[in-house]
Amino acid sequence: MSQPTPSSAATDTIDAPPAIAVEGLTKRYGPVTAVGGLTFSVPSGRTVALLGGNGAGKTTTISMLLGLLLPTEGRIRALGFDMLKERHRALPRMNFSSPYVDLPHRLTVRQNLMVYSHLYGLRDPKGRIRELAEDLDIAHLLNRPSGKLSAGQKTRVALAKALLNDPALLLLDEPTASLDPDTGDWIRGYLNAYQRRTGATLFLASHNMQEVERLCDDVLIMKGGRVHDRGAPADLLARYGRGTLEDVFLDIARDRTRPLEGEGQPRAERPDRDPELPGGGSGPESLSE
Ligand SMILES: Nc1ncnc2c1ncn2[C@@H]1O[C@H](COP(=O)(O)OP(=O)(O)OP(=O)(O)O)[C@@H](O)[C@H]1O
Repeated sequence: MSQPTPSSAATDTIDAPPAIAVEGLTKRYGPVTAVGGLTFSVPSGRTVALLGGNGAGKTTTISMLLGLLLPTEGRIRALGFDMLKERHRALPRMNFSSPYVDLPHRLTVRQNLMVYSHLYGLRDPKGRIRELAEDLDIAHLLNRPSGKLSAGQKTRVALAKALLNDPALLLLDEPTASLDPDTGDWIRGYLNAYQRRTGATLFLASHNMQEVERLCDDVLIMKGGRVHDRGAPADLLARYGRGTLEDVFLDIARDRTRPLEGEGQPRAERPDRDPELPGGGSGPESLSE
């Protein structure tokens, strides 16, 4: 497997609109509020994680960002385009990978990648597939039916599919789920190099805290369908007085209100730190443009 070569050519994102801008995003299923009034933005060229326990609303949020689910309320702009009115302008420059979404089982890996190449209107589908197959070490899988792959192989094929169109905005759901530690580490390196080479924005839902610490500039933590906290990994560690993001995550998941260093007051009791209030979070600037 070969890593993409870093280049500074595509990293000038200063004038670009936010890659994602979400305002009051809500999804209700009858009495269940899966996502309740999310507001955040992700500057272009950043790698941002969406964390949260099971049922926090991550998949629902990503599905709405992709236009697969219609929000009950709220607005989404992706790459500067309104996802309700101008989805067709954003989607060709976006892509998505999830180990939980299967490609059609009977088609071979090559056939599946060809179908997606045509959907994205690639000029040289065979060349692009060859390149990605070599990069992601899936050349030996190209003629196999997609339904007969191991979980780790499916994850690599899904990533190849997600990179076919060189997306400017790549949404990833658990990008290294089911991968052995060596391959998982390699994929993280690959994604990092891809981001630096192309200046793309990566937005990933993950339960792997080490992955998030290694890859992400910013972290958005969801709980109960809302943004509970946000900030750069180092800022979150400092704020919660913890050594790992996993411990921060557990504090939030288990409603532990740790005293802030030198302030002697539990975080949850400090009204000036309420992340739900506009400008009240301790690090929303890091996610806003
Ligand atoms: N189609 C649906 N109908 C009713 N409730 C739903 C539906 N889809 C999701 N939900 C509910 O919305 C909430 C958020 O679900 P979601 O799948 O977005 O969570 P998640 O953060 O991705 O969880 P996980 O980490 O377990 O994948 C959950 O309570 C879930 O049961």
